[in-house]
Amino acid sequence: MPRMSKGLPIKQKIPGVNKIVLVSSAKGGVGKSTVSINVALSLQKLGKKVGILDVDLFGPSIPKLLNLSGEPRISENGKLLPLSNYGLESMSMGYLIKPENPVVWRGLMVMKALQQLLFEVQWSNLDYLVVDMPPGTGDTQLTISQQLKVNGAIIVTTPQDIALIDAVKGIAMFNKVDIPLLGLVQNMSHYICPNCHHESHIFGSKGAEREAKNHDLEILGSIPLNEEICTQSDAGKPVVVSSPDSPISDPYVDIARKVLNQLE
Ligand SMILES: Nc1ncnc2c1ncn2[C@@H]1O[C@H](COP(=O)(O)OP(=O)(O)OP(=O)(O)O)[C@@H](O)[C@H]1O
Repeated sequence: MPRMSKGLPIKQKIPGVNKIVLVSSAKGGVGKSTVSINVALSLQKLGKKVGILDVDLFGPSIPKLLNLSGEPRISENGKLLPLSNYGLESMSMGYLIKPENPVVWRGLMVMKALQQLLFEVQWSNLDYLVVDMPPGTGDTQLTISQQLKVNGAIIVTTPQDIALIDAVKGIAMFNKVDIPLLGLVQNMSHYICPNCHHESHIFGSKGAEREAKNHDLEILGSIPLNEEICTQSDAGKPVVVSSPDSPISDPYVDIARKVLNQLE
């Protein structure tokens, strides 16, 4: 546990990591993990050394998205060694527990596991660590926001009003703990018919733009609802790897470029 100053933990860096970017959503299932992995792979495509840390202790998604499993090896100095695929280093609670064993833990055990994931992983001098946050604004999010020196946070939302109301809660939390907001990503924002190429805004079109404007935030990108994004993710090969030159990867690379513009 880091030292306390005036009752608050001192914000720390993660050993072996230069910059930390959080990917967050206040509501579950909006596509946060899919955005995290594809943006991490895009940062890598743009020449950075990147890792991804999955701190969704109760529903880790990164092992499946990277088609990785098995326990991490332990280094000589007792640290967890990341598992890698597609050139990306990764660490997740999913490697430490068997998928068939649900996590039923007391609060203290959760906090201990979180400390291990945050500070006991031997990353190899990364330019960027993308942190896939759990949905919501609970204990894990608060601990991370208070203990880590975070360079910026991305909020993923869908255009439905209900997700937007939740997104506002996430914005408020990051403002409270002085984490710079890089912007909003609007996921499943529209659907392009594969036959006639007609673009429909199934869930409405103006919500995220309105919220972004109200909170003086940039919209980093709008990602369509697309079958390939879903099937490739399920197959453990995110689109930035499986279809690097297809227009379906472009929004993720654009988001990564905007992140670099803000943080470099
Ligand atoms: N743009 C998209 N088009 C189609 N399917 C998508 C898109 N983005 C995400 N999905 C699919 O939606 C489902 C949920 O995505 P994901 O797991 O990334 O969400 P999440 O917000 O991280 O969820 P959780 O809150 O459970 O962690 C997955 O099956 C994923 O493949």
